[in-house]
Amino acid sequence: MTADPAGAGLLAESLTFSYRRGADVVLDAITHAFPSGGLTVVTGPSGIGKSTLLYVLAQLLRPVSGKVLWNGTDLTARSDRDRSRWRASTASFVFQDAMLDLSRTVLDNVCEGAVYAGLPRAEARERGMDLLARFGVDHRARHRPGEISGGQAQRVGLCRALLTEPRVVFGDEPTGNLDHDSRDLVWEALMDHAAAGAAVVVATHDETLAAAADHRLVLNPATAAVPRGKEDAP
Ligand SMILES: Nc1ncnc2c1ncn2[C@@H]1O[C@H](COP(=O)(O)OP(=O)(O)OP(=O)(O)O)[C@@H](O)[C@H]1O
Repeated sequence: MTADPAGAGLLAESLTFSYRRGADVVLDAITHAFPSGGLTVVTGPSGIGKSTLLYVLAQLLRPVSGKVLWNGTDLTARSDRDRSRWRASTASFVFQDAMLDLSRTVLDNVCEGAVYAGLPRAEARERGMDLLARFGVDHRARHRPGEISGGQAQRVGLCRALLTEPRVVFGDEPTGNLDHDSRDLVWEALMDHAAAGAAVVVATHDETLAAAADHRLVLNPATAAVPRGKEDAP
C-alpha cells in the first residue's frame, strides 16, 4: 500500500444522523478525524451509535447533515453510485460475525468480492492463499464455512477484508466472539494494517484493546461525542 499524503484520512464534520425523520438523533454533530496510518477505536455504551457512526463513515448511510471527507474530498456530496464506488475501491468491513457465504469455499469467500470488483481471479486466489496462510487457516481453504470454527471464520473474514489492501478498514466488534489467541491475532492484523498506512476504525467494548489503539473517540450520552486519547482534539 502506498502512503496517503500527510493529514490524510477520514474526517467527520458535524455529522448528525437519525434513522427516520422525527426519530431520536443517534449522532449529534460529531466532528472527529480518523487519520490514515492509525487505528481509532470508537467506544461508548451499548446503543450509543458506534455501529451507526461506522456505517455513516462508510457511506452506507447518509447523514441528515454534516459531511464525511476522505483526504479532503466530501464523500457525502457525491451520488449513491459514486459513494458505492468509493467504498468498493477504498474500504472494507470486518464484523463480529464473519458473515461468510455458507455455499462457497473459504477461499472463494475471501476472493469473490475482490474478483467482482475487478481483481483478476488468479491474482485474487494467490493473495487469498497467502493471507489464509498468514492467519493459519490455509489448510481450510477448500472447506465450507460450516466446517470451520468461529475463530477460524473470523480470520477468514479478516482475510477477505484485507485482500485488496484497502486504505480504510471498519471493524464492528471484530473481536467480539473470539478466544484470546484469535482476538489478539485479529487485533494485531488491524494494527499492522493501520501501521502500513490505512485508516482503521474499530467499534469495540474491549477496554484492553481500546487502550492499545492509536486514537480513541468516546461516544457518550451527555455530549454525543467526547474526544479522548492520544491526539484526539476535536
Ligand atoms: N436500522 C435501525 N433503525 C432504527 N434504529 C436503529 C437501527 N439500527 C440501530 N438503531 C438504533 O440506533 C441507536 C444506535 O445503535 P447502534 O447499533 O449504532 O449502537 P452501538 O453503540 O453500536 O450499540 P452496541 O454497542 O450495542 O452494538 C440505538 O438506539 C439503536 O436502537
